[in-house]
Amino acid sequence: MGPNSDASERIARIASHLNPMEKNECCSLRVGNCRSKGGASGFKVAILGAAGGIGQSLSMLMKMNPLVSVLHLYDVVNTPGVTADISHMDTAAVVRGFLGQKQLEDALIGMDLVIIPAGVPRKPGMTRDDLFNINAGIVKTLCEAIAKCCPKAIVNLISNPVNSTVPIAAEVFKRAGTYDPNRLLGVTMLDVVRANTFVAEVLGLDPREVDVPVVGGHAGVTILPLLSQVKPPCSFTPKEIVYLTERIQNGGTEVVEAKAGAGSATLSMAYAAVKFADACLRALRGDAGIIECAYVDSKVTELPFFASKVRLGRGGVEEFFPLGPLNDYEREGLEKAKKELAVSVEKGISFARK
Ligand SMILES: NC(=O)c1ccc[n+]([C@@H]2O[C@H](COP(=O)([O-])OP(=O)(O)OC[C@H]3O[C@@H](n4cnc5c(N)ncnc54)[C@H](O)[C@@H]3O)[C@@H](O)[C@H]2O)c1
Ligand SMILES: O=C(O)C[C@H](O)C(=O)O
Repeated sequence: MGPNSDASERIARIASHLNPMEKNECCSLRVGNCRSKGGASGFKVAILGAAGGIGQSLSMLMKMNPLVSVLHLYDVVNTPGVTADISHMDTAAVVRGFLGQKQLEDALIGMDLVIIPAGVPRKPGMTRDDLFNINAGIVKTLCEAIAKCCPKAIVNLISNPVNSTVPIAAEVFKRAGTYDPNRLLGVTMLDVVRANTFVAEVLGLDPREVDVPVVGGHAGVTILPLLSQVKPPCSFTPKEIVYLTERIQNGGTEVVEAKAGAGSATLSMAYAAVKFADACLRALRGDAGIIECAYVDSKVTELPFFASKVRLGRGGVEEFFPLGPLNDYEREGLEKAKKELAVSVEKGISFARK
């Protein structure tokens, strides 16, 4: 074979993958089979729900992450277009698209990290728990496939209601015999991102300098910002504490109402999800001292799942930090949060055990 036939083979191979829908392949876009662009030493990441409001921005931002070598985009609709679009970005990660249930397992085999933003979002007037009936089943199905195809992957679960979907995922993994509590993380990073932003506004600081621990869960009163532990150390008036706590707890609803029926937070969520996923990948790489808040299987309180600061490492969660000293306002908030969380956790567990 001369150089010309090598070149035409290469061109034919690439061209044959440009429009798989026309060729009735409608599925596994083989764009990823073209030459690796240099990210061979990174991690393999799958996004389930990649064509959605969060999924698209998240996919784009993960394609920009130098720690990612392979990016699998899975959804039940529209992945061919999203994949073709994102695959033109001149960053190292190789992108492959997967469409529909039949391709779910192919999307998951060999993944190091699976991020799940699949499911329906809220409309005005709904609570996150109102999404349970649809999203519980979606999360269950996706986690069954994860247990089968990449049981050692770190899972970042975004789909609401997170307070219940994480317990569902845990039950699915337990039933499959693959449960590693340290590798299942409910993403509450958006609460921290919001808290940092709103606190920085009040203090007149750059939000990047602010660190607010947010514990509990991811819905209403279960979102508990610990304003007494803000870094840099600072103090608030009682009025500021009530304003900030309520704004952080209602941040999601603020966006849902502003979008007026067109969904919930997608852009800030994609930002938060990437911030969290990047922390998980740096921890997987072996970087030290990575501490984030996440909703996890936990012994920090008497509840089986709770969001708090955790240290991430190669095995996922490697250390749980205690809540630290709370003031009266926070102690009262914690009791309210635990009461509601207990119900949401139980709801998830009993759904999965049915
Ligand atoms: N954890 C958080 O902080 C947080 C923040 C924002 C939104 N959310 C939640 O994330 C979820 C997604 O929000 P969105 O705005 O991206 O919604 P969206 O409707 O824009 O996108 C959801 C995507 O999931 C896909 N999907 C549905 N069923 C699927 C299945 N079985 N397998 C794979 N994909 C499937 C849809 O096709 C769609 O593309 C919602 O449940 C929302 O409440 C969580
Ligand atoms: O509020 C929602 O329904 C979406 C998400 O949980 C959020 O906090 O923005």
